Amino acid sequence: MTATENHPNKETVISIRDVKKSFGDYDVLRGADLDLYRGENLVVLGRSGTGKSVLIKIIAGLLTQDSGSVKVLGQAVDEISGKELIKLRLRVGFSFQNSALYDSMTVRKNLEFPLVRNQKNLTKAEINKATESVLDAVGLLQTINQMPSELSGGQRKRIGIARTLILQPEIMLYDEPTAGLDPITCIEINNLINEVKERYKTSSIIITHDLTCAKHVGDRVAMLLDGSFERVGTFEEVFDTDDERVKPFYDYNFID
Ligand SMILES: Nc1ncnc2c1ncn2[C@@H]1O[C@H](COP(=O)(O)OP(=O)(O)OP(=O)(O)O)[C@@H](O)[C@H]1O
Repeated sequence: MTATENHPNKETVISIRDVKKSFGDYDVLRGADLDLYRGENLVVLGRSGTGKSVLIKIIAGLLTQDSGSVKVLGQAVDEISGKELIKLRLRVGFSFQNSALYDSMTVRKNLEFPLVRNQKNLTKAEINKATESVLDAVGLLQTINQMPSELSGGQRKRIGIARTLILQPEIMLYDEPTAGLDPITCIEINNLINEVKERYKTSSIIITHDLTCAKHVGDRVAMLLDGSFERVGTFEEVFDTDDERVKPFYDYNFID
């Protein structure tokens, strides 16, 4: 059960090798290795402050590692810049924890915004079609003319995911998609993450503390422990251990 086992039939879309990242004296990532395969949902677990967000920011090119390599869709993220990095970022959708919607814009305008900014030659009809299609995919077509303040937390999450999907990314990075939601809304978001994978054929990394989410959406689970991915495999494989750094996660979520 390693982070980078060879799977001859699987295409690697993100490859992380021996990545190190420190802030001052704090060594956050200490030689992290991980692969994301095409078409899979990979859940990343780990205690608060272990570097999960740092890792996805490095993948998205928002932070740079101190050493090691990060390849996304075959490109070394820290070796490209300018237009190439912008192009690559369009192929990687980043669904932020707080949904990051523009409060002064309707749902329609929120969705149109990334599309119009990144694809200059679209007609009004094409923009409308893309907006309506992605809203339909997240089950919220009826909210198209509403303001974000009129939506529930779960609906805002869905719109945030729709806004990321509208650019049709090949890879989705979800940062704590179910944080702060009630259990039933969590289940709906988990179902949506699985539906997105089927409908848009995305490959995804999902950062979460929610083990029900991990179990429901994760084809594989990777646990970040002391700066590296020591446990990677199916949900059952990862938690089949007496490791005291791992067991409490499971016990807290499933045993009262
Ligand atoms: N830009 C930065 N400058 C300095 N320190 C940072 C920076 N970004 C992250 N850190 C530190 O790196 C560590 C890892 O942070 P990170 O946000 O990746 O944790 P996390 O695993 O995502 O935690 P959580 O589950 O609570 O979201 C933390 O100690 C944080 O303070």
